[in-house]
Amino acid sequence: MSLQQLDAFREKHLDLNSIKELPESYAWSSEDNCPSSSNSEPVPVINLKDSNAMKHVGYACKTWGVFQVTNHDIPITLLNNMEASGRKLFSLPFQQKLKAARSLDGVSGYGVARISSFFPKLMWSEGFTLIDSPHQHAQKLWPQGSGNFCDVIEEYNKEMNKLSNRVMWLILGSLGIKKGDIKWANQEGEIKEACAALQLNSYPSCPDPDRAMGLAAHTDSTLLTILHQSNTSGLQVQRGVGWVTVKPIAGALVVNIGDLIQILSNGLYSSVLHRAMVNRTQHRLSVAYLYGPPSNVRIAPLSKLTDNVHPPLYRPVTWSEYLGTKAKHFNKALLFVRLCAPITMSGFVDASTDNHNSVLVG
Ligand SMILES: O=C(O)CCC(=O)C(=O)O
Ligand SMILES: [Fe+2]
Repeated sequence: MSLQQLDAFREKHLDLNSIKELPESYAWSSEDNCPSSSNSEPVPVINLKDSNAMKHVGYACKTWGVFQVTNHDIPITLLNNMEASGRKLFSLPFQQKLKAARSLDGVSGYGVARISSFFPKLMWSEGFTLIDSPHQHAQKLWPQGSGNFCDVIEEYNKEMNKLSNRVMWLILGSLGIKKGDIKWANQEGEIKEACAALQLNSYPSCPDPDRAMGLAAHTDSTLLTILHQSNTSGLQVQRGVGWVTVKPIAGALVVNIGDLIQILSNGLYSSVLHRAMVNRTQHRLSVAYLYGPPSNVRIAPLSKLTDNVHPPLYRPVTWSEYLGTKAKHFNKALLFVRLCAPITMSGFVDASTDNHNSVLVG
C-alpha cells in the first residue's frame, strides 16, 4: 500500500476502541436502524445427527433462509481456539493491524466492511478477510512470531470445508438433487476445488448502540455461509417486515443461504438478508466461513428443477462474475443475473434483453 493510500485508509478507519462518543458519520437514521421484532418464533435449530435432518433443513431453507446446526462434529476446542485467535488479532494496536490492511482494490487483509461503499454512514465494526494461506498476514501482524494463529486458521478452514459440503448436500438433497446431478462435484459429492474465504468480524462495544450499525443489511454472495458467533447477540435476519435475532447457542453454528443457492435452486430457496447490531458493553466477534464453488464453474438453475412451467430464472454465472456484479449492484445483484421476472400468476416475462431497470425489481 502506498503512503497516499494509507492516508486515505486512515481517514476512513477510526480506531473504534478509542472513541467515547458516537461520531455523526457513524450515526444511522432510525429508518435504517429499525428495531427487531419481538415475539417472533426462533430461527430453527437442527441437530445434524437427527435422521430427519434433511427434511428440517428443507423447511428452514424454504421458510427462513437461515438455521443453526448442532452435533456438527466440529470440536468445541477448535471453535474456542478460533474465537481466541480472532480476539488476539483484533486486540492488537490499531497501527499494527494497519500493517496488514487490505489494499484499495484487494480482498484479503484488515479493513472496514467491504459493503461500506454502498452506505452513507460508517459501520461500527472492523474486519479481517483471509483467503488461502494466513502466513503472509500473520508475519505482518506479529513479526516476532504469531504463535498458533496460522495452525488454528488452517485447521478451522479444513473442518469448515467438510461441514459446508455436508450441509450443502443436505440443502440440495432436500430439493431432490442427487450427487450425480452436480457436475462440479465428484462421485462422493466432494468439491475438490471449492473456493472459500474466512471473514473475521469484530464489533467493539459502542457508546451509542441504538444509533449505530455493526454490519448493514446484506445477503452473502456464497453458496452458503457458516457463522460462528461469540456468546453475544448481534446477528439479525429479516423475516417478513421485521428483524429476528439469531440467539447465540453455545457450540452451535449458524448457516446462511447465499445468493448462489438461490440461483442453483431456481429461486426455491432464497438467500437471507441479515445484519449485525452492536451493544454498549461487550466486544462481539464473529467468524464467517464463506463457501463457494470452484472459480471456473458456471452456476445456473439445476436442470432437475426447471421445466416448461418453471423456466430458469437466472443465467449461468461463475462465482467471480457474480462477485463483480455484487460489487457494482450490491443487494440488487441477483436481479442483474435474472432472466425471467414473474409478472402475473400465469406467466413470466423474458427479461434477458431488458437493460436491468426497475421493471425487474420485485
Ligand atoms: O457478525 C455477524 O453476525 C454477521 C457477519 C456477516 O454477515 C458476514 O460476515 O457476512
Ligand atoms: Fe453476511
